[in-house]
Amino acid sequence: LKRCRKKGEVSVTHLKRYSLISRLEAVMGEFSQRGAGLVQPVRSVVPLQKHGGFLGLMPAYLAHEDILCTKMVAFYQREQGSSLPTTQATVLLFDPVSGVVSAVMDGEVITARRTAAVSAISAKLLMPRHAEILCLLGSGHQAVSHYEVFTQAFTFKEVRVWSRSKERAEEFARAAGGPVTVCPSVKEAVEGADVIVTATNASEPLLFGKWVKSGAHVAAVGACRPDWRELDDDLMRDAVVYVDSREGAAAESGDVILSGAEVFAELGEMINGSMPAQRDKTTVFKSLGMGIQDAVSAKLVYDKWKSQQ
Ligand SMILES: NC(=O)c1ccc[n+]([C@@H]2O[C@H](COP(=O)([O-])OP(=O)(O)OC[C@H]3O[C@@H](n4cnc5c(N)ncnc54)[C@H](O)[C@@H]3O)[C@@H](O)[C@H]2O)c1
Ligand SMILES: O=C(O)[C@@H]1CCCCN1
Repeated sequence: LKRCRKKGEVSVTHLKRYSLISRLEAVMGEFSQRGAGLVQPVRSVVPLQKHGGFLGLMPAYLAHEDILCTKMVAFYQREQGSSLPTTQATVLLFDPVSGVVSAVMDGEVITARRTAAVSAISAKLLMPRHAEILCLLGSGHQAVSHYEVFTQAFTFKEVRVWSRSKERAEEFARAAGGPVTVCPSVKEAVEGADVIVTATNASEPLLFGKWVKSGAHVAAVGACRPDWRELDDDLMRDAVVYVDSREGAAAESGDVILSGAEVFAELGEMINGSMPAQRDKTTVFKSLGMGIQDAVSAKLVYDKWKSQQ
């Protein structure tokens, strides 16, 4: 077993953003073609009722690159102020010939980076052409990775953050690599924003369609259970809705299921040209996370690490 060294040490240095974004773009496009070369069942989720948590199992096999991987991820609703992490992931990479585990990797950085990179692909295709204002709702791991990836991939005139904890939002702004405006309310944070990332553990809507500028793009990464929401019905029904996986959204997205919104297309269908990017409309990319994203990310890390041994 090749054990990943200090948490995050290997992944951060090895997930160079451009190779990661291009690999993810390719695999999402391939996924939406539903060819035989890619096997990814919908995530299995084991509810841990009495602990307010879930264990997700995310296997994937990419035949062309011969990548066999599974991520195990424990995720929880935590009380405000809890010091426990809400998401803890471990990634296993296998030798597909022998079935032997090639590497056991900490999944924290892989999860943070690949999620933000996929959101950046949706923004590249769907945000207004002259987007100026980025708004982050949430100040946790996903908000940080989205800030890092989005400010590296795009140029915004203004970046705003809102968190239910003002202190955490201020801490986020202090630690960010550039100027970030801390907003006291979601309404003020999203007003006039061109790109809105919702990265919270909310289970009830916190982003309302009436506040969202026409033509804006919303990358919604939270609310990954069928009864969790971040977005209200108006936004889900008025926007053009894209998802990472139709099956995943139908099984897990409370924003899609409870609003009854129509899913217009998968991100991968836009990437491979089978569905249009309706950039001039208000758009939502509902992201739930996919094992194939972890697989290509883990393989990038492993190959880079191996080349340095
Ligand atoms: N789409 C994906 O691929 C993907 C990947 C990883 C995590 N996630 C999801 O993204 C969300 C954020 O993950 P994270 O790792 O950043 O978590 P985190 O715990 O690091 O941050 C969560 C943020 O949400 C805020 N929050 C918590 N409860 C809230 C509420 N009721 N209302 C408003 N804000 C609230 C917290 O204050 C914090 O700022 C989680 O729901 C997680 O399951 C999605
Ligand atoms: O795809 C992921 O990594 C996350 C795990 C937590 C629940 C939402 N999806």
